[in-house]
Amino acid sequence: MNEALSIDNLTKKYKNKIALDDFSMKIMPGEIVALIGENGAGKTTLLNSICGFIRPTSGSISFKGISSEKEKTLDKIGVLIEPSFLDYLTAEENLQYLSILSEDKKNSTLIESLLQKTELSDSKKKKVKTFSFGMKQRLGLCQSLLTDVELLIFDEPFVGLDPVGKELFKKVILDKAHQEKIPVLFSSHDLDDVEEVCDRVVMVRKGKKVLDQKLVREKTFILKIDGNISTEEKKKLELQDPTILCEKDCIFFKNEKNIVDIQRILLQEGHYIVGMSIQNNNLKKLFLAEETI
Ligand SMILES: Nc1ncnc2c1ncn2[C@@H]1O[C@H](COP(=O)(O)OP(=O)(O)OP(=O)(O)O)[C@@H](O)[C@H]1O
Repeated sequence: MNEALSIDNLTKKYKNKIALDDFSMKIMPGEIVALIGENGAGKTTLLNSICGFIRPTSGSISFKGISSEKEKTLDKIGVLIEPSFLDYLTAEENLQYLSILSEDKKNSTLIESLLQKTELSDSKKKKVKTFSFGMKQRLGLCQSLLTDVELLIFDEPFVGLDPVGKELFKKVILDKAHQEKIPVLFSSHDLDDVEEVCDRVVMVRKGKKVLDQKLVREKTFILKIDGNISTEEKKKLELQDPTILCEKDCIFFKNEKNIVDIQRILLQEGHYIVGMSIQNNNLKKLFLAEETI
C-alpha cells in the first residue's frame, strides 16, 4: 500500500470541544476523496490539520510516508481554504506576489495560463477588492495551482461559483487527479457536485468517520407507461433484462443498452410510454440513510 496521505487516530480538541475524534483515513495517489457531513462535523478542522494550519491534540499525519512532524508539508499542498488576497493589488499582481514568495518560482506564462483556465484573464488588471465571491474563489484556485503541488486540499470549492466556474473546478480536480495522479481531498455540502467528481466519499459526524466508501455511479432508468404491467408482460421484460423491476405502471432498469428493446416489447404489448426519467441520486440516498442512524 503506497498511500499518498495517511491520517492516523487524529484528535483535535478546542478546550472542551472535541472537533475531531480518533479520525483515520488514507488517500491513494490520484484519488479524489470528498468529505461530507453536517455543519460543525469537523471537516474544516481535518483539512486545516493536514495543511498544518492547526495543531492536532493527538494522532499523526504523514505524506508519502514522511510524518508531517518531521518535514513541513505545506509547500507540497495546493490549498483552497477561505482564500485571502491583498485587496489593493490586482488579480495578476496577487499571483505574481505569491509566486515571488514561493520557493518554487514560476514565470508569468503559468500565471497567464491559470488566469485563462479560470476565465479571469479579462479581470486580471482589476483590483481584487472589486471581485465578487465567485471571482475570488476562482483566483483561489489559481493560487492553489501556483506551485508544483503533490496534494490538493479544497474546503467547499464549489460554493459561490456559477455553473461555468463549477465545471472549471471539476475539470481541474479530474485532470490533476486522473492525469497527474495528484490526490485531491475536498469538502462539500453539494452532493450532486460530489457525485460528479469523487472516487470515494468519507462522511464525518461529530468528529468521527462514520462512512468511507468508493462511489459506484449507477443510474436507474424509469419508464412510465399508460397502464399497469401484467404478470405475462413482466415475464417478457425479464427475459430481456433479468434485473428489471416492474411496479404498477413503472418499469425500472439499470442497463442503458436495453432501453430500445424494452420499449419495443412494451409497444408490441400495446402500451404507450408516457414518461421517462433517470434517477442518479445514489449519494443522496447514502447520506440520508447515514444521517438517520
Ligand atoms: N477555533 C475554534 N474554536 C473552538 N471551536 C471550534 C473552532 N473551530 C471549529 N470549532 C468547532 O469544532 C467543530 C468542528 O468545526 P469545523 O469547522 O471543523 O466543522 P465543519 O464540518 O467544517 O463545518 P461546516 O460544514 O459548517 O463548515 C464545531 O463544533 C466548531 O464549532
